[in-house]
Amino acid sequence: MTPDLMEQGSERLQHKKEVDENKGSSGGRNAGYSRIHEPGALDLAHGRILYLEEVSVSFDGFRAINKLSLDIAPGELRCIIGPNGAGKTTMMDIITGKTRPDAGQVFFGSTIDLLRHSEAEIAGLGIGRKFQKPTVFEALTVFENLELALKSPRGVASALWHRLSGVQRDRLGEVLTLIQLSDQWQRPAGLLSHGQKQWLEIGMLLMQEPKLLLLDEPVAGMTDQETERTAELFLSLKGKHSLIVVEHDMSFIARISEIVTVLCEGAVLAQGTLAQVQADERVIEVYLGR
Ligand SMILES: Nc1ncnc2c1ncn2[C@@H]1O[C@H](COP(=O)(O)OP(=O)(O)OP(=O)(O)O)[C@@H](O)[C@H]1O
Repeated sequence: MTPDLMEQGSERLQHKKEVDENKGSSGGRNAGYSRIHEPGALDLAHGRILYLEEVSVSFDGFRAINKLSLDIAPGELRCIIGPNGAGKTTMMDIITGKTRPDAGQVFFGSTIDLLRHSEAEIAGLGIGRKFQKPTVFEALTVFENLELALKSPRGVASALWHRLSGVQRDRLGEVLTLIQLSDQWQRPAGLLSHGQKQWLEIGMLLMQEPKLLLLDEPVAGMTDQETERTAELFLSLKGKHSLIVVEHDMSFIARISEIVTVLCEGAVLAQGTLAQVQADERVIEVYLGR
């Protein structure tokens, strides 16, 4: 876990301690209300940034997600693999509010019930999603793309470097460095390579300082060198952000993974290190042995 998330966690623990102390002196009801007064706060005290419990969804009678349970720790980089149709995209659709499950629970931290929020609200809560195809504004420069992604609403006329606040300028510079596009900031995005466009889109998500990032097949179509750079990027994001990466590229998974979850028929088939899941007969049968 990174200092950022650890700090949040320790703040929450301190808060919990205060609440518990209150409980002792003035009764549990006040303590309970103090949580209700913080509807948007991300409570990491239980060591989970995201959890899905027994989630199911059917499309026309076909169960795409079947009692799926999953826990993601703060700062974790989780890889999700599985055969086509396993439900990986549908799982991400559920987390981001695009698809509503028929049953189950989806919580962000311990207290934010994502099923009570719209897709836009979930993005605003700090869950960013990157779809497989890059969707950057090709006619705009790298800089303008990142600037557009800033949280605060800004008029088109004020889209100049010097008008950005110091904090925003620092963040933009930091993100440009992270995505290795510092020397490309004036280039129209349309002239970037496929890999660079993917990094720019990840950079646009990072401008919004997401707590959790969902990345769908981020290295599909990349060269080996771009794939390696993407691995370095994800490893550098880990800890500061939590990441869920869906990928079929096993060498990429080998490079970045700690825990790998194998989805099959809408549920977790196996979970562990890559070596552990690769040795699992069931995983070999449905996925790796293809
Ligand atoms: N809106 C929908 N309506 C009907 N069926 C759907 C819908 N969305 C997904 N499905 C079905 O649900 C199953 C899971 O699909 P999903 O796209 O989540 O799998 P996936 O693991 O992401 O596959 P891939 O690796 O090919 O992207 C598939 O059989 C798919 O056809």
